[in-house]
Amino acid sequence: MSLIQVINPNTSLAMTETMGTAARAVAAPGTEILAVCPTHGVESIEGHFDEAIAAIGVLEQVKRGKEQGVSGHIIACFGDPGLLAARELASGPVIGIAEAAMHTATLVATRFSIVTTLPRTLVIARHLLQQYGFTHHCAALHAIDLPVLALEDGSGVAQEKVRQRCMQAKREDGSGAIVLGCGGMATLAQDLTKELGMPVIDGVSAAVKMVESLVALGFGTSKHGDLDYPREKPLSGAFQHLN
Ligand SMILES: O=C(O)C[C@H]1NC(=O)NC1=O
Repeated sequence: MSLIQVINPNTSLAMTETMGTAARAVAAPGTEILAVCPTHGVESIEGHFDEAIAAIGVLEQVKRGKEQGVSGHIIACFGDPGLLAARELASGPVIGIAEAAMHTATLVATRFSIVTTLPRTLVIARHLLQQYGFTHHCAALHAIDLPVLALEDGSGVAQEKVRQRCMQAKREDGSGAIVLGCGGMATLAQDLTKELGMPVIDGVSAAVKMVESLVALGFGTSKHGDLDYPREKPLSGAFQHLN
């Protein structure tokens, strides 16, 4: 049995549940999913400031997951906040949902589109495309221009806007796949894939299978080089609990 920690970096319990549902839907029989979120921080991540705040919560949850003996960790926010810092802290693999979705898209299509929430977060996706080496694979980026938590308001308006933008991307972008650019969209991918007749990829599900594969191959985060554990030094004040 392997235990995979799905960390929602924002503090929305409803969105954490959404991600847990998506993760459990694809988890192998021997995999248990532990969906968590920080007890303090920001309710949704919609820019650089929110990403910085959320990164601390990610590290706190990675530390707790290690203490609980999880096999691996998923950072379930499309900005992959705190990814490299989390990898220093972790023993097991740490996968961000943006990198998971982007890697998956490049395995099934030569070009992909991204559909996310607010226009102001498109630059974060662009930075990740550059960082991960996928800029030339991404044909277009779209934003539904609704806040992240609109996905949890129960109206279905955000979900329909995601569907419309995916259909537009299929018509206009020349992409072979679509990446859903928000952890809160995780449960939409399967139905959209069926309706559009093309891969619509959710990073939470993709990350679960990647962590399972790495664990099965016996790979944790490399401790040779820059992702070795942080150098020992006392953390003070509000960060003492991270020692
Ligand atoms: O950047 C975004 O729009 C999505 C990102 N924000 C968030 O709270 N969870 C996410 O996946």
